[in-house]
Amino acid sequence: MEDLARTRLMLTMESSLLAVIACTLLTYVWATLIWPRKFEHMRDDACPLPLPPGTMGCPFIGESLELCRKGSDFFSERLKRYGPVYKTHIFGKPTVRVVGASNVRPVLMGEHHSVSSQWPSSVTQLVGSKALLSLTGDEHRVVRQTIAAAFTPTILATFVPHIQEVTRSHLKRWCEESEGKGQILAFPSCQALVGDLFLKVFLGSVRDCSHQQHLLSALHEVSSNLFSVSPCLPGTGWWKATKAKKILMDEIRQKMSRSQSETTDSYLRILQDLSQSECGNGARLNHHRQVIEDNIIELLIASFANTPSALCSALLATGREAEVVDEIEKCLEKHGLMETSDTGELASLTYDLVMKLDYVHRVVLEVLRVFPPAGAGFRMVDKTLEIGGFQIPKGWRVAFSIRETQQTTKVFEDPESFWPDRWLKWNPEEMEATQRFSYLPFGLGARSCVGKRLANLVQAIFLVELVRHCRWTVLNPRPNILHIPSTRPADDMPTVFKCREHVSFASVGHFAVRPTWTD
Ligand code: HEM
Repeated sequence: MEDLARTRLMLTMESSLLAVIACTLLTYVWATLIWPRKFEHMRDDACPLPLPPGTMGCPFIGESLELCRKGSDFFSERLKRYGPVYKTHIFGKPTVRVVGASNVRPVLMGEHHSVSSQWPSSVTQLVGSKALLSLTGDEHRVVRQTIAAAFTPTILATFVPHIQEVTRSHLKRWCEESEGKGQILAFPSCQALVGDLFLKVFLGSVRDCSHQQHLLSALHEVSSNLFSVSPCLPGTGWWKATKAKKILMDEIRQKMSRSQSETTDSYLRILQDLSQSECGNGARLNHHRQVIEDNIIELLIASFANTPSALCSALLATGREAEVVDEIEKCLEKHGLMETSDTGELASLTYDLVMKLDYVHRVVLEVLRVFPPAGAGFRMVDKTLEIGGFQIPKGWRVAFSIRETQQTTKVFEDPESFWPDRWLKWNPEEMEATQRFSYLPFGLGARSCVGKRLANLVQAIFLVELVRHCRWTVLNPRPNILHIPSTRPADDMPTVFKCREHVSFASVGHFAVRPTWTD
């Protein structure tokens, strides 16, 4: 009896072992032979070109885990190994990454015929189906014209006092907190400044500071969980993001239902007006209300995604380069902007004055060249593309690289140096076609950043107010830089701020909200 039981046990163990070996073998064959070949079969036979070089990783997950582990090194390693056009499999899709002006150009110019915008479903669900990021084709064109009409110089000029006031209030807090704590973390502080500012610019004034703090935390929560995976189970990133979005949406709806006078100084009101008018293409807009709601949420999220990185990089670059700060100061002196009143107050800015500060704009361009906040953009291939001697089949994803394109181009002499005066030679908008695609912090073409002018204005005013009011020391001026989801210092950049002698923040009325997520 005992022998029989032992024999049975041995047989069961043997068959389990065999099953494990068979499974391992099958997985191995699948991963090394069937999975990579599957993509060879996806080639478009009508195109004679081969697929780009590269590896597709493991079945289903592709190379996503390696990307999560290595961050931006994942891309630089592959660029070195395979050249400027290579394939990989990330986030559920075969993807080709292209680097360099001539390879990026057909992707950016292909919108509406060979490629279309492609964002993860978590993003499109959070911004809503009528937001620019979710729309394609004609509907995208019509809504984009309306949104773009809100960023004309005349409209931007009306926001200069708000941008100045909010910026000053945060610089004041940074100086006070540095004195109390010895230092502050610059990156989350830039996030709080940008969130506070854009909440004000897009939604208008808020009834009290604690409510603004509540909205800022909600905006941070949505942005941090933008790429999380549904389903909406309590506690997951997606659940937190949808709850936080509701807080922002309730605020937008309440504001939309209030009287005109309460929201005059906001993009919410401007979009409401434009969506009714001819010049904003209002007559052709369907679902006006939803267009406004979705696009205000989207503008908030898009501005919060990249602008803090641009401000923090400006702090880092100028913190390293004392001569650049001196040059900014000279430029401000030339325009009478360093003069203080008897009480230490500095003059208010106007749009026209800011536009005259050429050196400041060159610093802004150079910050975005050396530290582009967004590393790449993504598109879905609708018609097989031929790029760099390879084919990218219909149905695949194509990622155009911003960071490596800017880093590897031969257009910029001595690319490693932070040298704002290189921009004396060019205005990016007037660069020749072959050079223009070497500099794309805001993308280019039909999908380029619609908030570019506002972002540039905010960056310029930030630099002006920073240099006029503060002295600052970045404690670790060579931090490790992370690039995903946007460029930021790994240590959040501890920095000490001091108010300049004989300068006063006394008239600042706005209360600067804090980055509660660092507490
Ligand atoms: C320095 C700050 C910013 C940078 C570097 C930046 C960069 C970008 C980039 C690279 C794209 C994608 C282009 C593409 O996929 O081809 C984009 C799109 C977009 N950005 Fe920005 N952005 C910034 C600030 C802003 C601000 C302040 C706003 C809002 C006012 C904004 C609103 C948008 C929107 C709505 C889109 C989608 C456009 C479309 O699909 O038609 N961005 N941005």
